[in-house]
Amino acid sequence: MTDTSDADTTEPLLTFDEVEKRYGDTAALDGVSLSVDTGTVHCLVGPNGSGKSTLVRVALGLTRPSGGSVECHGSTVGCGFQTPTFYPDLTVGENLDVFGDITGADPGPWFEDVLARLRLDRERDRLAGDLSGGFAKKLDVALALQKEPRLLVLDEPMSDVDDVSRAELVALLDDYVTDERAALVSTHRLDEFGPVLDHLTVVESGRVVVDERAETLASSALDPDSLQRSYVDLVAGNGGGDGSDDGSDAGAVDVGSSDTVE
Ligand SMILES: Nc1ncnc2c1ncn2[C@@H]1O[C@H](COP(=O)(O)OP(=O)(O)OP(=O)(O)O)[C@@H](O)[C@H]1O
Repeated sequence: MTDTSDADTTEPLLTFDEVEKRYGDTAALDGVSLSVDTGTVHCLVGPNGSGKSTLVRVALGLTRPSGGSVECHGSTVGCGFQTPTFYPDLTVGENLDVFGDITGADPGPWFEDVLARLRLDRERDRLAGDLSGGFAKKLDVALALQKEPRLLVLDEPMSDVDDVSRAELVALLDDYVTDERAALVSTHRLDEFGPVLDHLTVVESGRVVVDERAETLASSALDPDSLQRSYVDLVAGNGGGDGSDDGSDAGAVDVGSSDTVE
């Protein structure tokens, strides 16, 4: 989490400039501009179908935008999607080894601590396909972290995860994001990210309706002291709704030294 006194030393790791993504008549992204800066936990919220997953996929270069530009500034990127993806017929440990080989990750002792904090250290010999939904999600997060990416992109990391582990995930994220790193996290659980939130983007119908750093949130339509409630009120007032998840794939992606999609 950012020390606000360092706010002027941040640099963007990811920028969207007037990004559009159309599926036929549907504008999944409709002129989205934002910047994910170093040292920030950047939360992305919005009702079902508002474009969060599309934004994440475009950010990772998995979906080509219809217009605008996306730049990933010299960052290694780790990502986790709504539906965890790994090899179900391999154990947790084998998955970590295989993904490590694919991405070239060679994590140090810090990663053992990550596994312990996610309580995955005791699951190493378990078949990944036999994991509960919450542990599957946590394995997905671990795989995203394994290469120690500067930019961590997580799509709904809290779904299926129990209360204790959700709190631990938030704490882990807070510890992981340093002045050199950033996290873009799509979530419906704004209340849980509130304590570590540095930047909030709210999307509705593919458009950005709030894009504020935590310290200037009070000037937006949201109440920083009652984030989830005021977010729901905002969205309900605009005719939207909040809800649960659905999803796609997962894993760790190295976007390389610089990735631009235009
Ligand atoms: N591959 C696709 N083909 C057609 N339409 C799509 C496709 N992917 C997304 N959409 C549409 O784009 C819009 C945004 O979808 P997206 O999945 O990005 O929303 P979301 O905010 O992630 O929703 P949720 O919170 O339910 O996961 C929706 O109207 C969706 O139906």
